Formats: sequence, C-alpha cells, structure tokens
Amino acid sequence: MAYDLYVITDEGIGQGRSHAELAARAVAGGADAIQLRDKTLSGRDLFTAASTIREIASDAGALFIVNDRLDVALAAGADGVHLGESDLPIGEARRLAPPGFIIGASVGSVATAIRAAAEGADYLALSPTFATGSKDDAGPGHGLATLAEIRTAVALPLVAIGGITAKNVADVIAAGADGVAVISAVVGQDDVTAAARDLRARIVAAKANQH
Ligand SMILES: Cc1ncc(COP(=O)(O)OP(=O)(O)O)c(N)n1
Ligand SMILES: Cc1nc(C(=O)O)sc1CCOP(=O)(O)O
Ligand SMILES: [Mg+2]
Repeated sequence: MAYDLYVITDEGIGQGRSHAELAARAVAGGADAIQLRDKTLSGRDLFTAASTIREIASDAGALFIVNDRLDVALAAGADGVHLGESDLPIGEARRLAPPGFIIGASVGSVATAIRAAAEGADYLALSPTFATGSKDDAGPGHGLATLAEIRTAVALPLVAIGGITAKNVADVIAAGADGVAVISAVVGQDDVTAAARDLRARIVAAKANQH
C-alpha cells in the first residue's frame, strides 16, 4: 500500500470544484490515495460522491478512503476508512469490515500511535504535524520530533498531515514519514494536477535521498 501522496478532497477549499472533480485531477497528477472528507453532506449525498470517487480512484490505481463514515465506505466499496479519536473505535470498525479493508488512525503521540497499532490500524497519521487552517479543531502541530519518535516506535505506514507544503515536504519525509496527506497544497491550488505532480515528485526525490 503506497501512501506517498494522499490527497483529501474539500469543496470548501477546492475553488468551487466538486469532490469528484478534485479527485480526478489529483489522481491525474499521481495521487496514490484519495480521501473523501465532508462533514456537511447527508449520508445519501456522501454515498453518491463516494461511489463516483471509488470508480475514479480504482481506474487510476489509487486507494480510496472515506473519512469518518464506515457505513458509507463499506456501501460504496471504498478501500478503507479514516478514524480519529472521536470516531468509531478502531476495533469496532475492524469487527464490521471485511478482510483487507484499510483502517487509518489519527495519532498525536507515541502512546496513541502504539495504542492505535495495537487496536488494529493499518496506517497512522500524525495529526496535525504542523499548524493548519483547513481543520477547525486541529490544534497545534506536534512537529517533526514527534514524527521521528513515532517512526522509531511503530512499524506501520506513517503519514504526516497538517500544514504540509512543497516547501516542507522534504523535511517531513526525512523525519520518517512514509507519505503526506494534504488538502490546501493540492486541492486548494488553481492547477490541482500540476500541484499533485510537483508534490509527489518532491516526495519521491526526498525518499531517494534517504538511501
Ligand atoms: C489522513 C488523515 N489524517 C487525519 C485525519 C483527521 O481525522 P480526524 O481526527 O477524525 O478528524 P476529521 O478529519 O474527521 O475532522 C484525516 N481525516 N485523514
Ligand atoms: C483533515 C485534517 N486532519 C488534520 C489532523 O490534524 O487530524 S489536519 C487536516 C487538514 C489538513 O489540511 P492542509 O493540508 O490544508 O493543512
Ligand atoms: Mg474523523
């Protein structure tokens, strides 16, 4: 499972483009994973959007993750769900999900990372890594030192989320992230595809520099 470039769609930041349009443009730029995240849609509308994006992502060979809503993720045939500390417990999601279904978890420390891994998460997201204006209740960034500590403590795929940009992505990868999850740096840009392509190239280059 590659999480190098994990793009989260957001119609509030996406310059009027729909979730599906943003997803299509992001995978055209090489996004490895797409997440549908929308707190405003009804269950029905979220399912409709998820069903469309599932096709877009699978046609492009990208993973498709639904934020928060395990029911919608399962109904739409998504590859997985992302759960934070106030969402359905990881263990309950695992009990309900089919084999191979991806469950991602937000973590903020070594302790919560170890706990999420023990509960059965398939990947971890350091949430947030830097300060961000894209999530109202994100809190302050945990920073690259915490990222590095989690890297040494847990073997799961580890993504950094929150305030990730083309300027800081190399440092994030050097600190131990396997990939980055972004909103503004890609879907907030005029040219989503070019922004995704550029950010992914920076990730690949940073990983090449590690060897
Ligand atoms: C990849 C990724 N990481 C973190 C989050 C945040 O999830 P959560 O803490 O549940 O907050 P909301 O996104 O639900 O507001 C995420 N969605 N994706
Ligand atoms: C969806 C989300 N979750 C976060 C967390 O810390 O859990 S930060 C975030 C938004 C990230 O947006 P941007 O790339 O524009 O900073
Ligand atoms: Mg959540």
